Amino acid sequence: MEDYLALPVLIATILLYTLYKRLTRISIADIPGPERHSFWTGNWQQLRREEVGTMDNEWRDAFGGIARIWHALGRDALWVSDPQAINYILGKSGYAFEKTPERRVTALLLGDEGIDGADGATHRRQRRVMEPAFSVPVVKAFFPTFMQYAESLCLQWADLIDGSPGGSSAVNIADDVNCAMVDTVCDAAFDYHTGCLQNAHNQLAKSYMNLMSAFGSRPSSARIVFDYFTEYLTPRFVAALYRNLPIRGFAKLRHNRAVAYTVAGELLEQRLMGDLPGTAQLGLMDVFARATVSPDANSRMSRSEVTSQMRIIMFAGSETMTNTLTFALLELARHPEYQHRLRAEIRAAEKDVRARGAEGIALADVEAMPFLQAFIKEVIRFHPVAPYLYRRPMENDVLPLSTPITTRSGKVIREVPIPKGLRLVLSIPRFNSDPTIWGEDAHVFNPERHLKSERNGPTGFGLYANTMTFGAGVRGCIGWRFALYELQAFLVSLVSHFDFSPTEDIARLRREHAGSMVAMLDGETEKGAQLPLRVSLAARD
Ligand code: HEM
Repeated sequence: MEDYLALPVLIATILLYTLYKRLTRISIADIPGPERHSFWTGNWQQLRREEVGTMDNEWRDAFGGIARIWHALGRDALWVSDPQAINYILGKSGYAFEKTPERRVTALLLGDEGIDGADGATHRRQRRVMEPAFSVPVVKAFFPTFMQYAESLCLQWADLIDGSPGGSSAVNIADDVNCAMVDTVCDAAFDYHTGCLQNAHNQLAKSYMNLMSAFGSRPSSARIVFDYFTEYLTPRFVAALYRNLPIRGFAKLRHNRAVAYTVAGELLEQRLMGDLPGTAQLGLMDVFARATVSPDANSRMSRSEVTSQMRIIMFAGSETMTNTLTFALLELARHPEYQHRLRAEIRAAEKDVRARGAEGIALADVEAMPFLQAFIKEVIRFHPVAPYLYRRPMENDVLPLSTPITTRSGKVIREVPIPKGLRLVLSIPRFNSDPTIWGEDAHVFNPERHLKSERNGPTGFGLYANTMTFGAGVRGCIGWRFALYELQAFLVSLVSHFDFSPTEDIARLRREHAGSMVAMLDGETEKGAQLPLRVSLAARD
């Protein structure tokens, strides 16, 4: 071929190939969905700015369990709440659906080489190494530590109340709960004492306070548009760029990264200097230390992988727990009837503990409290603090639906073909309140539903209580049991000591989507998490 023809032929080939891909690409244009809100930010801004659940309810009522929505710059995406479809994506497809590039940026920002951002074989290896440290016996053994920090929080609030008129005090419980959760995860997982509750100004603890609200809340339109290009610029490049931006939220993230790696590195070195134990019931630091020196490539982790895991666990174990416990206390304040019932159950257990001469409430006691268990299940269902999970199929795929939908062209379909790379937004609040699973009162907070023996609909979804709050499948939450035991300990201690009631400000409470779901006050979202409750001493027998 003549040289001068080479360029036009190349361009024509690229154009033809692009046209071919476009024409043969599976289209979701026939799936009903909302109008595009703006060309620049699609429906993304709505989803991020409205209170969690608002758009989900609107779209579910208008379009059913799936809807075609718009990402930035005219790119389409699928919003999914249909139970079978979500179960297929998270629970049944192994690694066939990867995290979206934008979601991977968040994972890199919070944990570099850690498990949250790892994929495929790397994820499988990391998960295999870490899983033994989250097994039932290991996590059960943390219960006394959970109780100890719950009691520290109680002492803190008892001091506050002691000095206040009328025997009660309005407390922004979100801040203190955040401190307690950082303290607890650092001690239980890494034997590291931050002393946050005692106001020790520990740099590590301070760096985790309100971290997600600082950089994940209310992204600007420019950021949503910029996120669009992550796919082309690569998540690593975008994460590095964000990390260095002179913006308050990202500066906090940078500080957190520096402090967390310093502490994690020191803890790992200390652990490596001691004797490494055998294989019986290893704690997380033992597992990590052994992994760095393992001769077997399948069970080895580099030091930077290990310190990344430590950082992501400190984050995941404090951010999600802070928000979940905060919403649990909100529901107790809103429903005095549930609070009294829970306290009555706790008093009965305390009486039993005294009668048998035991030192305090043990795990077996809390496991035998039916209303406590039902209340926790309802909090987990009603307040999924990781409200949206973002995925995309690595190949063309077909989503099964529990409930058929009617397409724009009038066809009734039970399966939705989706193209490789399509962005999927999985709506956990809407999954958790699907009437086909939970009945017509799914939108009401009601722990009683978990005490009934009969079920409204299909069961067996997710890791816990038929919900998707902890995700499912190969990437489901590794810390879900840790979370539940910790919640049990804190709820029992706090409700035993205190009575919670709403303050006037609760009328302004919003469930804000800051990456995780955070309690904030309307008009004061720049202050981060807030839950002002009135706290007084609970009556004793
Ligand atoms: C109520 C509390 C919690 C909730 C609702 C929660 C929720 C979740 C969800 C939904 C995922 C999957 C994210 C995705 O697929 O995109 C996840 C992953 C993870 N969670 Fe949790 N979590 C909680 C507590 C914890 C705790 C206490 C820890 C550790 C101590 C923890 C550590 C992790 C880690 C390391 C991952 C990544 C797992 C992987 O990619 O294989 N979480 N969590």
